[in-house]
Amino acid sequence: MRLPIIAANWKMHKTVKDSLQFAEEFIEMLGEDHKGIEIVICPPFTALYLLGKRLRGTGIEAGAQDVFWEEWGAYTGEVSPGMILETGAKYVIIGHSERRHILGEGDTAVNRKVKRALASGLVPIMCVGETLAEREEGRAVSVVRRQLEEGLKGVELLRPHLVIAYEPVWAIGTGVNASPQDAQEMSRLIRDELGGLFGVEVAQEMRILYGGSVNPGNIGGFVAQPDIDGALVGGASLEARSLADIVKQTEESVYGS
Ligand SMILES: O=C(CO)COP(=O)(O)O
Repeated sequence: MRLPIIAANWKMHKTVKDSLQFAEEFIEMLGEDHKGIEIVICPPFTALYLLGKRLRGTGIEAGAQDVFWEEWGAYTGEVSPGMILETGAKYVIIGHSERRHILGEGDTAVNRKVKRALASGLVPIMCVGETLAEREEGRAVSVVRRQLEEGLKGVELLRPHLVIAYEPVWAIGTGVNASPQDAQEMSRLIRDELGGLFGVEVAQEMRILYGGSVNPGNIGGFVAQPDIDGALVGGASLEARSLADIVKQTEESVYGS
């Protein structure tokens, strides 16, 4: 069975102080009993080191929101895989739609980042997803397929050390989530595609997350789907209570209450 993941993407929210305060509240609310769910918190880079340090030993992982594809050099503003690993972070989000659409990151950059992250021992959470226009033009499937094929070109994977997040752009931060059925349909297609790239056995073990207006009220419907193994949560991960409730609802939906 695939271990579900609830990953918090804080985007450009929370100072170091806010992040540490969140950690105190969240750890207390969660208690010891969350062994059946992997929890990952991805704060801004400035908070990654101290938050990662605070989370050590709690079973909660830290992750970065982006990474560069070189280890050292004249790349002003960029952060390398080794620098991220040094903070104790295990995961890195790559190719989030905000980076693709606001910062112009393309499939080639995503591919370089995924390869370098994997080679360094970070676990990429690679994001894919169509815009509203692409969906309305009936191109959702072909767009997601292209993002997977281009983003994973030349990637060799013998073990399932890669997570895919399906985040339809129209569902991000809008309060309009995809239906669990539609998200399942796309996740199934993603798993089939991964099977073609890495073999069915590896694809069966890979985690596929849904992202886009996830909250404590709708998470249960997503993780009940056979090919959805958790969520990448934006807005609803900013309050400790709300993230703890999402974890609890995931446990109940996956393991029964
Ligand atoms: O982009 C997202 C997570 O990466 C989703 O954001 P929201 O949960 O705020 O819609």
